[in-house]
Amino acid sequence: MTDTTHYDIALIGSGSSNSFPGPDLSDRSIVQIDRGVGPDHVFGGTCLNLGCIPTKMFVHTANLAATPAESGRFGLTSTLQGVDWPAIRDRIFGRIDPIVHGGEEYRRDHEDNANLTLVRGTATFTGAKTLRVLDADGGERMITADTIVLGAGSRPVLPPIDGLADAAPHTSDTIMRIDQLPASLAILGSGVIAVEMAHVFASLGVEVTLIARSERVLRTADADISARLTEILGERLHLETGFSTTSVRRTAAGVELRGRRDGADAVLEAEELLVAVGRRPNSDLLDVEAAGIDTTEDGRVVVDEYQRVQSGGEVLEGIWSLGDLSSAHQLKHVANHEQRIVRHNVLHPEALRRSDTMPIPSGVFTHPQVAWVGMDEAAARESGREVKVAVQEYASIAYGWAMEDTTGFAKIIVDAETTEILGAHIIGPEATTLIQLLIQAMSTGQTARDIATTQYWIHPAMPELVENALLQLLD
Ligand SMILES: Cc1cc2nc3c(=O)[nH]c(=O)nc-3n(C[C@H](O)[C@H](O)[C@H](O)COP(=O)(O)OP(=O)(O)OC[C@H]3O[C@@H](n4cnc5c(N)ncnc54)[C@H](O)[C@@H]3O)c2cc1C
Ligand SMILES: NC(=O)c1ccc[n+]([C@@H]2O[C@H](COP(=O)([O-])OP(=O)(O)OC[C@H]3O[C@@H](n4cnc5c(N)ncnc54)[C@H](O)[C@@H]3O)[C@@H](O)[C@H]2O)c1
Repeated sequence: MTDTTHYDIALIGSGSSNSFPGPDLSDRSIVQIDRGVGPDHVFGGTCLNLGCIPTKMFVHTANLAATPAESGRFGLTSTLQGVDWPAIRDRIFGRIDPIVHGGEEYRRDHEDNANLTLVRGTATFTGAKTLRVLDADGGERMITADTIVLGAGSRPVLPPIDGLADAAPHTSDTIMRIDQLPASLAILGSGVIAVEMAHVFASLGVEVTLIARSERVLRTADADISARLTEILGERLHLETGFSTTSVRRTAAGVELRGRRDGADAVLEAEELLVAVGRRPNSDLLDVEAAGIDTTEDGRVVVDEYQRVQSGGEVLEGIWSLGDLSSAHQLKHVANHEQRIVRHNVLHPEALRRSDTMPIPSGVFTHPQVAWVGMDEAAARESGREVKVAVQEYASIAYGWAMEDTTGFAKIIVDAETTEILGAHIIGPEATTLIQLLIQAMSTGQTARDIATTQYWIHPAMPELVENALLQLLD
């Protein structure tokens, strides 16, 4: 019979939940169970190894690579003379991998973690407070705990397309570590990962074909922003809209995708294929059903506003969840915030905090960048409130002239009477930074009236884009 060990706290995952242990929990026994992410099952979670951090390091490199092609309009002649893919890749992972190894060693060996046992393996529930852990060598142990914190994240999905799995496509788990750049890359999907990766690989000289089922890319964004990005990417890449893929196969030359477009059969070919059609929560790996944990149709663990896991619509005492496993927003800043909320609530059950008190922003690091917070225009109009909408082009602010920008804009939506900011959407240079002004205003309850004229806005800096949009709303 397998021995059972009891702990005060069982912590699942080493992504966002890795910030959970700390000095104020040093009197509790903690077991941290982690199966690892990606093909090598590495410690440290998605963001650090396979997500936000490496992608943005590639995006910055891609931005530099794309600059010479854009310099002609400034009267400059420059060309991109070479792309050393192994050097780019190794610089990025040469920074990340040692941090990952150091992080794992710290948890395993450092005296700060004397009360913590790190177990590398996959945990599955066998009851509400009981976990079976299988390690990579087939070893098994049973663990019980008074408190269980679930941070098991999500993983890429392969849609059920004939031949797709056998064609061994890349996902975001593998594409960043390839040995050499392919001459051409087809990207199935047109959401966040697809448009970011399309920018990276196109900038590095790969012929990119982006395959969208609908007529627009990044459809979670405001319709005007998504339409503008579709237009821009359409000029930069092979953009296949309205293409529904029916089968995929490996050929001597690479990969062939067959599908339907405008009611007719169509074929697309590329040397490599990246699939980016969404990520599913890892609730199945945890077998949360065995604990009676409620899940949504798409596999998310159901939590209440305090991040308490639900069973039959009621709180399942002592079980908490955070991040991609339970959030409708698969974003690192959301996972981090929820981790802080869970931590506080475990430490202070008498003074629970809610996790749902702030608007959730998104930033997409394609080219041009896209960012938004709050309602899009359609949702704001459907909400029944009387709204006012301002659109400000970068081309009409001084710094926009300096950048010769002709495509970017900000759209801000307010309540017509109070000027409460209901939503803000930006496409253009530094959109992910500029949106922060509006995130702050919305989160602290400042209206357009409160911020438009009650502070200096540095001239001629980029935030004048936001200032001028706000001023339109005061008329
Ligand atoms: C390519 C890409 C780019 C991204 N870029 C951004 C970005 O720019 N900005 C942003 O906000 N977000 C971005 N994200 C999303 C972000 O990475 C995730 O929202 C975030 O990492 C989720 O954190 P988490 O802690 O919930 O999950 P993870 O970090 O995935 O952690 C889950 C952990 O659980 C472990 N685990 C899973 N199942 C089990 C089990 N049964 N037993 C034991 N351990 C288990 C895993 O090994 C892992 O350690 C990106 C994602 C991807 C894929
Ligand atoms: N900058 C960021 O914050 C960032 C960057 C990357 C990833 N992420 C997170 O990771 C999550 C996953 O990213 P993602 O891009 O995989 O998902 P996504 O939800 O952003 O986009 C998935 C896309 O795939 C399409 N799709 C679904 N099934 C398809 C099929 N069978 N054929 C063709 N297209 C299909 C959808 O219509 C959608 O356009 C995102 O939701 C996001 O939260 C965030």
